[in-house]
Amino acid sequence: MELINKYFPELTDDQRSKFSEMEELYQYWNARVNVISRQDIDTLYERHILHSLGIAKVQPFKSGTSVLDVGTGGGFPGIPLAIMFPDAQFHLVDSIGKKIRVVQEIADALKLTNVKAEQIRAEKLDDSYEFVVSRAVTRITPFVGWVRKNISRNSFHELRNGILYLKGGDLTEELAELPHKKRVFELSDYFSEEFFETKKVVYVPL
Ligand SMILES: C[S@@+](CC[C@H](N)C(=O)[O-])C[C@H]1O[C@@H](n2cnc3c(N)ncnc32)[C@H](O)[C@@H]1O
Repeated sequence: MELINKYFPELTDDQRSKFSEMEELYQYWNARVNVISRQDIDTLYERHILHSLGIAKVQPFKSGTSVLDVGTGGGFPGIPLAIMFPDAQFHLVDSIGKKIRVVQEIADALKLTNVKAEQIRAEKLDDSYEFVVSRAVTRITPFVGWVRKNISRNSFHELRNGILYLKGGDLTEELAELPHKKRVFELSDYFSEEFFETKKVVYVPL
């Protein structure tokens, strides 16, 4: 939790208490349904919550923004972003029902009224969103193919509407095969912990 305070010192008491409640909730739910790797539960704040909030550093979401999180698993990056931006609306989807049930339990326990969790495959979604966020679902090129149809054009942010995908490691090959415009944000520009040395947000505008 100190890490969240370090990089986001201006949180409200309500946001702070929601972030601190996450640890117990994930310990409880992850013991029943494996939504994050068991060894990672000890590094929840760094590897899951702060990592998800890398997107908040790249593009803070304004009030009224609609955001789709595809392949949310146990709620990453969607849940931390929904706490960070209570006036934006988040649709968290995953193809696996039991993961979505955990996400819904966690969102309810945290009283996140801006979160809707749904079991559905990304390819079947037909709503529109300003931004699509994601982490660890598939290679970026097929991902863009799944969700381009779901990005609206009414841009009112600094970045044009598009995809914000959390990725790690060497992306040279993956980015070379991607036939769209893209920009890569290094999370080490925002967070100094070693974990973030290779972590990036790949932004693909509509
Ligand atoms: C490795 S997990 C990552 C979960 C989460 N984003 C995270 O970073 O902790 C990938 C998730 O994507 C989901 N997924 C894969 N393909 C999908 C699709 N086409 N539509 C919706 N969800 C999908 C899987 O069910 C799985 O929960």
